[in-house]
Amino acid sequence: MTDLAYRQFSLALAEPLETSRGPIEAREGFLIRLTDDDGGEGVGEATPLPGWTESIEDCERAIERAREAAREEGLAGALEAVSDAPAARHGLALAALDRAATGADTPLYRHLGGDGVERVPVNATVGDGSPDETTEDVREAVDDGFSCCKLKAGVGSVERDVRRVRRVREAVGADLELRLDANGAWSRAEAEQAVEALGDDVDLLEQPLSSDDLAGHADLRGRGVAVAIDEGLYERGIDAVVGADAADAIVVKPMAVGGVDAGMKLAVWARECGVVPVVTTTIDAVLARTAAVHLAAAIPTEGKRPASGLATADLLCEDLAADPVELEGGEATVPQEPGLGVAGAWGGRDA
Ligand SMILES: O=C(O)CCC(=O)c1ccccc1C(=O)O
Ligand SMILES: [Mg+2]
Repeated sequence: MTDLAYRQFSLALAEPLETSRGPIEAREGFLIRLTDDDGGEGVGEATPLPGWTESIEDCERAIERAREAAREEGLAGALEAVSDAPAARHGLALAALDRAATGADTPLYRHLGGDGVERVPVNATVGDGSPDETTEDVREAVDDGFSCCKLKAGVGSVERDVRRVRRVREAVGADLELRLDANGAWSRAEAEQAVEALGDDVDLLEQPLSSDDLAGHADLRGRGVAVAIDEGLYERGIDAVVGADAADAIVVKPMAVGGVDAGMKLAVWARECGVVPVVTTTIDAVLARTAAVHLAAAIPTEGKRPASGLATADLLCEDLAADPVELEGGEATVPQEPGLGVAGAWGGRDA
């Protein structure tokens, strides 16, 4: 028999993260624990973010269904019961993977197929603030050792985003890798204006246009700025994105694709199609963040890994357990203990 237990949590952000789809102010989700008859145990996290995943209510209903199914049919039935709820599936699959990797005495990234990776490069995440605020945040990130920053964009006019980027370049120079994430806010004309003005200053543009307009994304490619698809991956699917030639890179959010196992499959498929997978969190608690670090470490690469959006711990002002991942010199350390490598989340805090 497989026993599934879960518990709700809510974590505030230190300050709201401003995006063109509105501010992200808090993250609510569920801790999930799977226990076997023989005492094997694994923990996972389901932290839905409407717009990328199901709602918190649908997530809880899916976890309830999984709990029933686990009792009757074991893990396979439980996974089936959450197949239409990506955050719930993420939490359940992570608990199962943590349990399996711990049982096999191997770290999660090795269990996923990785081999001997100790660090992965990461980007700093900077909200869409004024040019002054943006420059301040980037300067702080550079002082902390980051060599890649992703600026949220598209809250104001394109002119304002151009001013933000110019100010950042003046402050920190040409070496920093800079990405802009408009979360689909721009029209084709605005995106073209941005690419023309910023072609030399921005390395990667994430989801400039709505997911409906994959052809528009294809059109923006090859003008000196790489184009990444984020929301489009969940709203349209990998085959549509690849088929439209819409992306140099795809953003793989394990919480939005239904788990690190699903993320691994997508990443491998993207690479076979010549598209670079970039792993990011959805501003998650420590279990899902650490799982995303394991995924980034497990994805096969030739040459340099792209920076991943995993440096989001500091955006939260509280967490579920101590963070096993250290950020240093723009890299995240990959836990090498068996399983996920997060201790004390279930028995910690508000147990
Ligand atoms: O990629 C990063 O740097 C952090 C993750 C991030 O930006 C994000 C976090 C929550 C929801 C959406 C997004 C996004 O990439 O659009
Ligand atoms: Mg994005």
